[in-house]
Amino acid sequence: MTNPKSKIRQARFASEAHPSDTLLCTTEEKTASDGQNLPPNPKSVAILGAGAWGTALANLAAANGHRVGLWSRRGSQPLETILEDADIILSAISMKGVADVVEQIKYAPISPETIFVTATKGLDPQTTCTPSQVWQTAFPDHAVVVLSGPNLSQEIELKLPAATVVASDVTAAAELVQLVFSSHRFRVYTNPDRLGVELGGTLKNVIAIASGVCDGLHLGTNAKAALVTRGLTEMVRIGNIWGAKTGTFYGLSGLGDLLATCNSPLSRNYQVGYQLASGQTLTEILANLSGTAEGVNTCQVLVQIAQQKNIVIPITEQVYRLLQGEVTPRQALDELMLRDMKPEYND
Ligand SMILES: NC(=O)C1=CN([C@@H]2O[C@H](COP(=O)(O)OP(=O)(O)OC[C@H]3O[C@@H](n4cnc5c(N)ncnc54)[C@H](OP(=O)(O)O)[C@@H]3O)[C@@H](O)[C@H]2O)C=CC1
Ligand SMILES: O=C(CO)COP(=O)(O)O
Repeated sequence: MTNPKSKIRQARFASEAHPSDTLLCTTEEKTASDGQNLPPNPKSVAILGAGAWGTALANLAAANGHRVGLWSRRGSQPLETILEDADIILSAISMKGVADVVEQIKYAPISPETIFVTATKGLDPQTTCTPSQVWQTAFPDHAVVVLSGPNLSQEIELKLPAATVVASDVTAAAELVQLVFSSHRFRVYTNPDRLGVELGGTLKNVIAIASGVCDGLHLGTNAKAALVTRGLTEMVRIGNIWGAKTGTFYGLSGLGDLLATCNSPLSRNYQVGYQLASGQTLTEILANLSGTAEGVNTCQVLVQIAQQKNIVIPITEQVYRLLQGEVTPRQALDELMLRDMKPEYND
């Protein structure tokens, strides 16, 4: 039975065009299959980056009845058109493009009320800044929210249930973003530790590469459990130096995302590790990878930071050496297993 009150107008992305060419495109009267009523105050959401994650997030907001514009540098919609009157500007640009895009919109007329949301999981190789730091530096007077969690986009596109975190020191901004994306199939939590949430999603990518190696070498469940647990210890260690809260790493954006990406062949980072273990070179793997594996660059940045700050991150270091072709997967494993004996916790 169709309840007229439960109808929403949903933006539908036409399959024949580039996804970003469908800004506020064909709308259709549709039963609220997601259980959401048309929001009393629909928001205008500009999503930058029409890759896997940007498209999935655009679909989530559109399914909740919000006005969604999806921008890609390859689409025909000018950036300024997408940004016009946006209540929320969400970036799902891969790390290598964030600085470029920020530069393009730095001087655009954007309302002081507009909230920036970043969903990128990477680190800037030049400055070692997180994406939210890059956005906040360019837009110091705006609220910046991080969206991060165990969110494999392909599962979300299949409408499987998932949860995520939106983090900001501006509580009202995080709550608004929570409202825009929440549905019965996408549960959104708020968190005040923006940096911790962002680093959880970013640092786990390196451990996901290591997990792919572990599975590719068929090392078993005990080894995988040890790797992921010690990986989390490394993430906490790096996060603490940065100023993130320890507890955040035990939440959805840390442990949660580790569990997802370290166990799923859908994860591009995991795929990189798995294929390295089966003897392919990094160049071959990246040439055939669909989408972005941020862990490759993040690993380089982390090794640089670890050297500067004298942080011990053995798993990350071995992943780095493996990516550089300095060790084989088996040698990396031996290096980790034969490290000096020590107590489990010494920091
Ligand atoms: N896919 C997933 O499951 C999830 C991904 N993420 C994170 O989201 C980010 C994007 O991932 P994903 O969507 O999968 O990656 P994709 O490779 O599918 O998409 C990356 C997007 O960034 C755009 N981009 C890259 N460089 C530039 C640039 N210089 N100027 C403008 N646009 C640029 C790409 O544009 P173009 O197509 O024109 O190259 C594309 O739209 C990553 O940081 C990832 O870690 C987070 C959670 C889940
Ligand atoms: O971050 C992700 C899921 O939360 C996506 O992981 P990959 O980038 O490894 O595919």
